[in-house]
Amino acid sequence: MDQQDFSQLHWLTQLLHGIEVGLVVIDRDYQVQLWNGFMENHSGLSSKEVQSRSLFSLFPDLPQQWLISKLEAAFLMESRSFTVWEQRPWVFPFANPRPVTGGLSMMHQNMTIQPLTNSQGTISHAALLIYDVSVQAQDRQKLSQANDRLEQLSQIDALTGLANRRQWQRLLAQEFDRCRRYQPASCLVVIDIDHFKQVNDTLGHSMGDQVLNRLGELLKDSLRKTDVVARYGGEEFVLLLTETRQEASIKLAERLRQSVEQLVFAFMPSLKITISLGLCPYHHELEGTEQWFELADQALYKAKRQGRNRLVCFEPHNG
Ligand SMILES: Nc1nc2c(ncn2[C@@H]2O[C@H](COP(=O)(O)OP(=O)(O)OP(=O)(O)O)[C@@H](O)[C@H]2O)c(=O)[nH]1
Repeated sequence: MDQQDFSQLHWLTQLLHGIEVGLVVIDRDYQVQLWNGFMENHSGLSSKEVQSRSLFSLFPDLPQQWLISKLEAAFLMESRSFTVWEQRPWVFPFANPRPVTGGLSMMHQNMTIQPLTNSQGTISHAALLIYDVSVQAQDRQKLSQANDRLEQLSQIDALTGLANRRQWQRLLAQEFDRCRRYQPASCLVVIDIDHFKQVNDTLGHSMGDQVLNRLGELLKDSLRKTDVVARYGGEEFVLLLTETRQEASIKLAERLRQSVEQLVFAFMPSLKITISLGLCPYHHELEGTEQWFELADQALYKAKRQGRNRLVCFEPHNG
């Protein structure tokens, strides 16, 4: 080796020790032969300490079976392989060097396995290249959290925090399919505040909003977790009472009507409101969710015509 070659080798060694990528060379027994500065810094183990020791005895937390199968495949196929953090967040259990700004406590890693040949041309070692991708992982996590939040918001009515009409339609379709298949008893109830226009006209729109909000709370608190309550729009609310037969649903709806009648609004104790309700149980003649809703809505309008503050139940067989 001449002086020029020697200098180049010296520089290369320095570069490999200084790069911001982990570099580990192991032999066929998984014993460490090279351990660069990145690995020293993040593991706390010096190159001397790990020299000729098995990776798996140094790091009992390594995913041994998985890593061995990757290494053996690379040895056998004589080709590079690549794994990304989405498959397995990290290989080496290193702390994230930027936990405060990054948010992730562990360093997320991509890894390349590169088989290495000896001077006779046979594969005798493998290099593991470890890339710190915590920043990308964190960005992805934030984006996915923001998407989840948006998805949640797109299903919620901003004023009452109840499911909105879009979400209602999705849940109603689900329940309809379930009823069709398993024939359980479920009832759909449409609720409308009586003379709500007067509330708005006399007290103002923002008081009207508070009334809607309070009614939403009352409905939510009065039902089971498995039931669905949604704001259908304006001053109209809808309920889906799952696994509840007609008689029990009528009792529940009637109780709701009475609770609303007795509802006291902290911001205006003299204010009284009432609701009208239309109820339609699931039955097999129903063609789809639109008809189910339509029949409950027709019952609601009957309740309005009959003088409001009452419940009318649609009877499937005698209209
Ligand atoms: N404050 C408030 N009012 C709303 C909202 N959405 C709809 N409304 C009002 O609800 C009222 C509904 O009035 P109408 O459809 O005439 O019905 P009503 O006065 O309740 O009379 P009946 O239903 O026949 O008993 C209208 O004044 C709408 O402006 C809302 O988000 N906030």
